[in-house]
Amino acid sequence: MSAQILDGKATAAAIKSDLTVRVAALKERGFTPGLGTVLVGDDPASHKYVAGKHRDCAQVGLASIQRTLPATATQEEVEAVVRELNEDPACTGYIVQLPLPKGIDENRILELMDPAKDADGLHPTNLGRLVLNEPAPLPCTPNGVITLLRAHGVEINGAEVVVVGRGVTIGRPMPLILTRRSENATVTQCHTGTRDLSAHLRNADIIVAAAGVPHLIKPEDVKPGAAVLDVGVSRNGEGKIVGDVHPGVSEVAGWISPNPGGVGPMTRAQLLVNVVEAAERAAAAL
Ligand SMILES: Nc1nc(=O)c2c([nH]1)NC[C@@H]1CN(c3ccc(C(=O)N[C@@H](CCC(=O)O)C(=O)O)cc3)C=[N+]21
Repeated sequence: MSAQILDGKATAAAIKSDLTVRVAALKERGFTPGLGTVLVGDDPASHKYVAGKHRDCAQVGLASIQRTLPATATQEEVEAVVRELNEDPACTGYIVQLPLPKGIDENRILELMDPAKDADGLHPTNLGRLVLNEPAPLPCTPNGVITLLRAHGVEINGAEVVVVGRGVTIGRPMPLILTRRSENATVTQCHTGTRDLSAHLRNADIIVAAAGVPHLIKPEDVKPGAAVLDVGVSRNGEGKIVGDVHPGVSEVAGWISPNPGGVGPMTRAQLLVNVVEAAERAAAAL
């Protein structure tokens, strides 16, 4: 028996078609939301991701604002672009594509963003609001994981979830979302310092693999029927994506997110959701 697919592509398409209607309604009221991106340097993967985000914008009717800086840009130059987008009324929300080149202080850049325009949900104020159970834009990848599970009817309430990884974009915020009363999961967070990862994995109803270690999650470590989300993006010699989940896992798991085609498209869809929601809040305040 092969695992059922957590189809991120299809789920993201459904979210985008809902957003298209909401964006049209905003435009009718004279309000065109816009997503900004700040891209520094020439990492090919980052360029590809950012291009994808602008394609998504065009699809749902959002305006897009692109700011590209060379790898040699200084801290001051990046900060100037952030200040400009904070002030720009056409920019409803924006992201600073991570990672930034060495020598740029990433946290200082994030802190400088207007939290009301934080489309990634990674501003310290918004992460703080998440801790405090206050409404805030949610980090896109963890929120995409939740939406993907819900769209396929995977039970989160009461589930034992193992999150592997402790990065800022997924590993750290994911347990905060999973343990809200609305999700009500029990979470174990594992990382490179975990003594016996297999022991934790074998107990999990849901595994969120976000370590960035190719094929870290092996079939023998997965409980039969578990839902396994592959968030890892490593590249092999040919530039092809290699996930954190070993292909053999699909023979054991009940649900698996393909990679590509799983969590990646959901991340992009949630980014659009954050922008449209920010625009709806701004329009309601008019
Ligand atoms: N400020 C910031 N926000 C981010 O959200 C952010 C970031 N920085 N830095 C890099 C990571 C990575 N990330 C991806 C998003 C979508 C896909 C995606 O759609 N992937 C496609 C395949 C794309 C391909 O083939 O390369 C898929 O999984 O089907 C992948 C990766 C967002 N990130």
